[in-house]
Amino acid sequence: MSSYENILTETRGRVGVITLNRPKALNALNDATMREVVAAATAFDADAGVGAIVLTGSEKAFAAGADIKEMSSQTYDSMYAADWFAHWDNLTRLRTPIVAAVNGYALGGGCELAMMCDMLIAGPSTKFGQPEINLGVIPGMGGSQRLTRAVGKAKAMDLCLTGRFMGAEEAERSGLVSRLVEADEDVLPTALEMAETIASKSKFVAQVAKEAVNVAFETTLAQGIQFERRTFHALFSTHDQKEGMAAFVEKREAKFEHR
Ligand SMILES: CC(C)(O)CC(=O)SCCNC(=O)CCNC(=O)[C@H](O)C(C)(C)COP(=O)(O)OP(=O)(O)OC[C@H]1O[C@@H](n2cnc3c(N)ncnc32)[C@H](O)[C@@H]1OP(=O)(O)O
Repeated sequence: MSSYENILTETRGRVGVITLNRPKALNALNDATMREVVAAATAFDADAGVGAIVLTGSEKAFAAGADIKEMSSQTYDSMYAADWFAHWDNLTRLRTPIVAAVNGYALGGGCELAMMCDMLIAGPSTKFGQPEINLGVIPGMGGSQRLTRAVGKAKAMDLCLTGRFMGAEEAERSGLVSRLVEADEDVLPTALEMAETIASKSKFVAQVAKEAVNVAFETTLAQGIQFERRTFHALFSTHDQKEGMAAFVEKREAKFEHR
């Protein structure tokens, strides 16, 4: 296990695991923490031996938001000059699928960080929210945009304008959460199992599948369908398409070589 200052990282088989580790501040996301998260995830992304990443926090908090103490003295000039939060978004440009394993508070930047991941697994104690309005600001890390795409205008308006917390069941019903597990202690094992399943596939086909789903958020339906069809055609130039289909016909397990 290698450690940074604010996170822990380890590799379990073909899964890279990043654990937020600022327990005294409920994993509040200061700039240093997010630089470490992006650096660790980028290293996993570049590692041919890693097919999926899990990002998690503690049982009490995935993350209680961006670090308010770090932000409170900022000015418009300093925020603008540093383009605050711009580099945090680099997480969304990685190609390896990322599973967020979420327990406890996922508020403000914590909710936004979970939404930068590709799938969310949550436990019954999880509380999502965009309470920035209570601090005199609005979400600044994509919350008003990604939450709206995930749960629709009605609920996003409700959460961003009242600042109320949304429980795990409501989050699952609303489409924010991929899987709601029965007990908080099942969150990480379920996320790891999901990540291991993804990592057992062809790495680049999983990456292409992620890209195709994400294209749906950026284009018209016709453009998205065209992207999907052409990408589907292109996969017939790969070893893993030949192997995957041959394995089905020969009634055996596929041995993907990620090429
Ligand atoms: C990214 C943007 C632009 O979208 C903006 C944001 O993310 S703004 C932040 C949004 N998040 C919040 O507003 C939540 C703030 N935290 C809370 O409301 C509460 O801490 C709580 C409801 C999550 C938990 O309450 P409780 O159990 O009573 O614990 P506390 O004593 O409040 O907290 C323990 C400890 O953690 C520190 N803490 C908690 N959240 C943050 C935070 N976001 N930033 C910095 N520090 C945080 C809290 O101050 C306590 O530490 P001490 O002061 O005791 O040292």
